[in-house]
Amino acid sequence: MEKVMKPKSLDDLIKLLHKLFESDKINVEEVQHIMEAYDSNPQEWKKFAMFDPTRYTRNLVDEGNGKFNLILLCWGEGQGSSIHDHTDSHCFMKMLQGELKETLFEWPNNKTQEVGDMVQKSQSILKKNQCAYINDSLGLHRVENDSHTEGSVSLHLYSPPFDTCQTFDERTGHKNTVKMTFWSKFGERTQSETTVSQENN
Ligand SMILES: N[C@@H](CS(=O)O)C(=O)O
Ligand SMILES: [Fe+2]
Repeated sequence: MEKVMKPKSLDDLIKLLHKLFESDKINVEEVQHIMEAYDSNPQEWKKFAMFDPTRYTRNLVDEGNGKFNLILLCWGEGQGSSIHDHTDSHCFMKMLQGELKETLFEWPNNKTQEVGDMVQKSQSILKKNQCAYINDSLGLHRVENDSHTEGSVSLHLYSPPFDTCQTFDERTGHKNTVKMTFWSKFGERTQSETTVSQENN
């Protein structure tokens, strides 16, 4: 593989990502390395970072020429996701602030799903500037900010973009389809929709 380019800023990272995604075939490791090589600078991303006291927020940063969505997620203390899939897309997850705990699960199998808990595969702590990767063939995950003192911020790249995913009940494996919404787009708070039910996952 060629030498990894080091993005000088968040804008530079976005430019490089646009270039990489011009091609039809993306190289997962290359994208992961470029995202990892960006040194998080809060001055560059703070305008997208909006926290909500009740759940983690999804803030759209860039639409990647229709090839990907770049989304900044803000996780308050103790906030986390459900167990979910990624709708057949690539998911890159770059840490900008704090830490997140990622727990991987196997897909529930129809025969065992009535019987009990979903099977945990592994758990890891993602630290500032690391970039994790997942897709449906690697399994499902749950992401949590376990800290009692610090909010976490992560930058997610999804390709192709998607706006629904499936969530899973840890005890039964039963799934639900949920719509994912944006708390803000390009630094502006989105209009609250008529129903504020089922946001995020
Ligand atoms: N996939 C989740 C975030 S995470 O838990 O990976 C989302 O886009 O809301
Ligand atoms: Fe996820």
